[in-house]
Amino acid sequence: LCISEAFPSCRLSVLSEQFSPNTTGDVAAGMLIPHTYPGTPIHVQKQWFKETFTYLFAISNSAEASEAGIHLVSGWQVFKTPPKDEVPFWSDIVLGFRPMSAAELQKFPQHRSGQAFTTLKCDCPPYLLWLEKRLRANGVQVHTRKVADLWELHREYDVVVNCTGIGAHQLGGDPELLPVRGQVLKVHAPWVKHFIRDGDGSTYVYPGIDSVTLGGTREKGSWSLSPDPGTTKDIFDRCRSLEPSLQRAQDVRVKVGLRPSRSSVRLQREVLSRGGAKLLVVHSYGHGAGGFSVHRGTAKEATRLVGECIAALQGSSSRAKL
Ligand SMILES: Cc1cc2nc3c(=O)[nH]c(=O)nc-3n(C[C@H](O)[C@H](O)[C@H](O)COP(=O)(O)OP(=O)(O)OC[C@H]3O[C@@H](n4cnc5c(N)ncnc54)[C@H](O)[C@@H]3O)c2cc1C
Ligand SMILES: O=C([O-])CC(=O)C(=O)O
Repeated sequence: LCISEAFPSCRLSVLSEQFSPNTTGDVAAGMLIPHTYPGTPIHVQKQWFKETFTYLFAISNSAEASEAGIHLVSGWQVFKTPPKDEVPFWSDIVLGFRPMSAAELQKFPQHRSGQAFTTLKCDCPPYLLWLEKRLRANGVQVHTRKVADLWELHREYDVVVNCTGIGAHQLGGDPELLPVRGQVLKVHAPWVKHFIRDGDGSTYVYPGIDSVTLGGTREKGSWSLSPDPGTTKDIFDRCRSLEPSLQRAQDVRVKVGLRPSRSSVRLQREVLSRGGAKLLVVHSYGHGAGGFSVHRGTAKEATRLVGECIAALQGSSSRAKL
């Protein structure tokens, strides 16, 4: 979408093996709470988060908010052991960040400290559908297609943006990219209005517009997309210990997704060449556990790299297919 906005005269197509509701993004809670990428400078991560927050805050404050599934949500991140970084790098981007009061902490007898703040949440299937609708409105072609090798696209396109999530493991042969399996439950509990996240990242309760996401698990290296019934019970028990009223939750649906994990998001240009022919590629994958939190910021960087590719093509003698 960002590319179609920046380069309206380019012919753009989205090729994807799966669309909503069958992507990793559809499993996610879609909370804007950044995860740290150890291989990326903090000021860059902060910029990505800030751009994303600003973009979604404007949507949440418009008539589009309910169709786009974007809303503000307030709550708490609680700690059994106080974190090293009491004031995280994103504290001045979310709204009203402050230490929890003693009265608030009474709700969490097993926790010693906490942070209260208001952030944004993307309700994932509606948000992905809203983005797709805007893509189509910008004249972008959308096709269901599995790409076996990026090179197969070289006759049809000048520039390929590889944003295939965990699919990039096979497509780009990137050994640094690993799945981190996550199982969550989506339940009906409309009385839950505040988010709760255990600061160690193990357990969370994230209320959305139509359902509450309960999590979670982080299983490094697991490729299994099958729900595990023992894990479902464990997640439910852990979430109930944070929010006892979940005992009455109904309509439990189990979802599993593979976080595309890497030490840093791969945002990089690459030129593939075979027998004198060339294909310009922009990689944008490896968003791990925090893809929603930084998606607009990393999309803007990918768009800048596409702009460099277009400039290179315009400077070369090859006949562009733009
Ligand atoms: C349980 C769980 C909870 C999460 N919660 C949050 C959260 O609260 N906040 C947050 O910020 N992030 C969260 N995330 C992380 C977030 O979901 C990911 O970072 C994000 O979905 C990555 O987006 P993506 O578009 O790169 O990959 P995906 O969502 O996996 O999309 C990749 C697309 O590429 C397509 N594709 C792949 N290979 C090919 C191929 N060879 N040919 C054609 N198409 C292909 C796929 O079909 C898919 O459509 C969570 C993830 C999980 C699993
Ligand atoms: O950790 C969280 O708060 C939710 C999340 O992003 C994940 O499970 O990947």
